[in-house]
Amino acid sequence: MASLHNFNSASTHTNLGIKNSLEVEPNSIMPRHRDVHAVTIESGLNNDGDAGISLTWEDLWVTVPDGKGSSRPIIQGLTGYARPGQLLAIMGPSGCGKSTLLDALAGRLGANTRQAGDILINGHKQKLAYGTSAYVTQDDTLLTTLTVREAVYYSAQLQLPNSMSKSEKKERADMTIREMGLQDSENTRIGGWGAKGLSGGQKRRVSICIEILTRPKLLFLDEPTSGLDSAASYYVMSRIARLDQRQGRTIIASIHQPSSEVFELFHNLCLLSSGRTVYFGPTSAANEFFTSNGFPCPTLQNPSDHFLKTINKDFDEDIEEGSTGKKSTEEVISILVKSYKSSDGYQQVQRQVSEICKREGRTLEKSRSHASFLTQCLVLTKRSFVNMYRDLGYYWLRLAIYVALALGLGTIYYDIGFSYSSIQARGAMLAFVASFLTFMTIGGFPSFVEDMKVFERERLNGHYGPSAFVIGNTLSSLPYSFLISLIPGAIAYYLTGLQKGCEHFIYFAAMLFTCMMLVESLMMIVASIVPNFLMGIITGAGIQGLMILGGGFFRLPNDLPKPFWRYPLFYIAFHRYAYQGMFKNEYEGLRFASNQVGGHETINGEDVLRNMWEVDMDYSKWVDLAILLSMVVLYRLMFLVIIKTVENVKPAIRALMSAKPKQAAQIMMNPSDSPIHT
Ligand SMILES: Nc1ncnc2c1ncn2[C@@H]1O[C@H](COP(=O)(O)OP(=O)(O)OP(=O)(O)O)[C@@H](O)[C@H]1O
Repeated sequence: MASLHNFNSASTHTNLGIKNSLEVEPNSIMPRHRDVHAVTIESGLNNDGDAGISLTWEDLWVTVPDGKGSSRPIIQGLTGYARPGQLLAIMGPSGCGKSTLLDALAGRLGANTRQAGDILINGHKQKLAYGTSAYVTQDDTLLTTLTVREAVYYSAQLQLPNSMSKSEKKERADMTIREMGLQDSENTRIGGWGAKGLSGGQKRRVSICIEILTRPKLLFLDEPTSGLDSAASYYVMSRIARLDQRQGRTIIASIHQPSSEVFELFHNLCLLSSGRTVYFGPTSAANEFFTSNGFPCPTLQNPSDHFLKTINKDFDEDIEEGSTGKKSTEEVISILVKSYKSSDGYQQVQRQVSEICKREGRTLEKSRSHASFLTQCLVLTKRSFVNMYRDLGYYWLRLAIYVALALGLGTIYYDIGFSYSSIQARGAMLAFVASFLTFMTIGGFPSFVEDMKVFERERLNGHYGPSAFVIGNTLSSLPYSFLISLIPGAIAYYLTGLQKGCEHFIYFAAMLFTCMMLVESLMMIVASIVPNFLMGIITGAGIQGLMILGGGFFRLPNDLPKPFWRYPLFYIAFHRYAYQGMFKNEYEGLRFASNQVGGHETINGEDVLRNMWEVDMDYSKWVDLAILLSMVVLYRLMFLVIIKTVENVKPAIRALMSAKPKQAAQIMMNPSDSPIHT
């Protein structure tokens, strides 16, 4: 019955444009799918030239270090293909290597992994990361402050070409939102930490929406239906399946628990266990494969459930095999893996792979995104501005704390006057502003890290480049930094009674503003190097701590130890220029009472600067400000360079490391020796 059911589903695929004539040979462990290749070309979806992307992988291995000096294989010699107009399902128990296979195919393996074997796009070796394909990963990295509609709209404007009008882009976004069944929640904020918004399944659908907006030629989906109920899973998958049928897209999706309806949407199935292929071929023939090996799907059971139950050894239970008794799951897997390797189906897959490679076609274009750079900068600025406005932790909380600190400073140094003791007090007050108030800019780092995660996802999927991100982030942050330096700055400045005159206050606020921008730029660099926000905050705080110490206030410039502190730190630390600029702004032109008892002498502000604070008086305070502004530009350029270097160096390192692991051949001879099995 079960096999009949599946042969019927083969005919469903025929209706979709893929004739899949299958016949079971008496002695074959697998049904033979005759001339699938020829027929799919007939279907018109697979002109490897213009129509789409064929992806093949041959003898693909992925290993990771096992911490004992050798490596552990996660993917073991997989061979397979994905063709235009077809939906390939990767299935298997949790931890069997589905995500790793998708990552390998999409060129996104982690830094500690090694890859061996060929992955070809239309017969060409080609790097896939950065804009050549779309990948919906398992975790939904979204801007939590945006509504569904906003998230999809902004994404449409970023990705869709300028040749499309604004209304066409909106229409595409609306249509995609409806396709994913999100129309009722389109005005709900996505939500995240601290603010509940969408459910997990709805977030999943937003992630899919964003990636299918441009109808990419090659789409990877890692568990697109996780968090969805069975009806929603079916609708989501059928909409995705429609993409591949209509437009000859190549779609590869890992999936956990497809209902029988969802399962039938897939054309091919890659069933994995511990990184090995248990079955690769038409979904419609999988049941027959299990039956012919003595593991028939019980009547009324969903075939995909049966497959997964049969090969899941995490909760090892003996499995009933036909009439011959019980076998351990490990034995069952071994039988299936061997049976697949010696089957006609495996030969067919190999033939298909070499056919596709021989035919060759176009390579994948580097970037699918055609919105102009200017449009991207404008959209990113707007999106980032809205995000900063709605995220309390980005600037608003900081503004409140700054106001409190400014009131603190204003009351502690209230009406500072021009006495001898005010010389020291002024210096301390200004140093506090230039070091601690700017240091606190670090408070926005967690929010920036969230932005970075979204940027990384969008960058990998080719929505826009790092330059547009830096420009968008810089422009959107300007008004907030301006506000934060102006309001608390004014409170502290006027309560303390620092030097009168508009120019002096403007310089003070401009210095505070520039230092904040500088710390933000520094933290951008930290974020591009350090993997998580806790480590980032510690690193950023450490760097700033050193700069404050070496800035020439806590230890005067001439007293700084020469190695490291004076050369080079004193010249690199932005605090030096901040202290000196602020001091010049305040002391120049003022006179202070002398400490001589009964004397009427006064001390000149310039003398205080020269002799007390050891300030370099050879250049004006505006030069200090200009140096800091150039540092802001330099730091942001450094961030760009780091991002671009990492993008270029990573694939080179990966290629270097992609030598076939030594133990691969040995494990291939005897899979049970694989550490995965121990
Ligand atoms: N970079 C890595 N370093 C070390 N181990 C890794 C790495 N990537 C994957 N693994 C291991 O490889 C195995 C397969 O992981 P993978 O995420 O591919 O499984 P999966 O089939 O997608 O699982 P799930 O369905 O639960 O998401 C796991 O045991 C995982 O711990």
